[in-house]
Amino acid sequence: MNALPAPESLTSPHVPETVGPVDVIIDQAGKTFQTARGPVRALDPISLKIPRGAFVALIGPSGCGKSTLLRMIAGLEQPDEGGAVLVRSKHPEQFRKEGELGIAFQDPALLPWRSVADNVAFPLQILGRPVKRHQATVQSLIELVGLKGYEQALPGQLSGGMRQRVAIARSLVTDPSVLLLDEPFGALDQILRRAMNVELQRIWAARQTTTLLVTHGIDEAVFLADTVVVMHAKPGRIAEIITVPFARPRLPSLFSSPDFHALCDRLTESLHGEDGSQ
Ligand SMILES: Nc1ncnc2c1ncn2[C@@H]1O[C@H](COP(=O)(O)OP(=O)(O)OP(=O)(O)O)[C@@H](O)[C@H]1O
Repeated sequence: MNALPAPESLTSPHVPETVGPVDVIIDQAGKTFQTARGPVRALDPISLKIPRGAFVALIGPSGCGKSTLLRMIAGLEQPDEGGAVLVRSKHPEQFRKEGELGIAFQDPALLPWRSVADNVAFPLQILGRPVKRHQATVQSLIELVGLKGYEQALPGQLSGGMRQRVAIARSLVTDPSVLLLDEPFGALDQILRRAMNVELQRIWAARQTTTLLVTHGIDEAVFLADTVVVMHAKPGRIAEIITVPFARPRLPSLFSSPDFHALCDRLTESLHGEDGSQ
């Protein structure tokens, strides 16, 4: 693995200056997939810095490259030549393999034959860490996501929302410093989704984990994030970065406030683009 410069020392004309520690640096990272039907340009080269402890939401139309970007930060895809991604000074793949990265995607992908507790503990096993020594952590995460009493249940005995919560507990079990969430609540109904938004804010506030959330929910993005990155498609690119001004902790009543709706309207406009073509 190549030696890489520390994020703070990586100076690129493309990456905006920020104050304080930085967890993720994306420097001119683009992605073109080579397919049997020819190249597919998923992402134009994009640059972004994510400060430590930030909550950033990525929104954009289907196919604008949100998941591709998240997968590059996870080290599951490599940027094209000329682009770079660094997570806490490290190559993303190295960072993930050290258990520093928590990942929860839309499909909870639980192992059906393992109990809730064993699914939550699974990343520890992958990393070769002694599960017994982390039993208290597993239990406290199960409680954190509201599944106390379901420790020995199998995934098939849980609702969709409960399975999502198991996936979130699992993403936190290694005590990651960076959390990547790709539409983790996409399959949930509105009521459960909002309850999970409040829950996620609580978890984030308690742990101060730098979090990137991909979502199609404008209200979800505004409720949870400090910064919303709006993306456009064809090719995938950053259209605008919007700061969310609401104080924390944000209460569920925020969802019905006029200021909240005004910001959601503003984001909807940004998503659709000036010419309404998105
Ligand atoms: N492994 C791959 N091989 C070829 N093309 C891919 C691959 N992964 C993604 N793409 C293409 O890259 C583009 C961006 O896909 P991506 O999944 O990142 O979008 P997205 O914004 O997350 O979409 P959605 O909101 O629908 O999940 C799409 O055109 C997709 O077809």
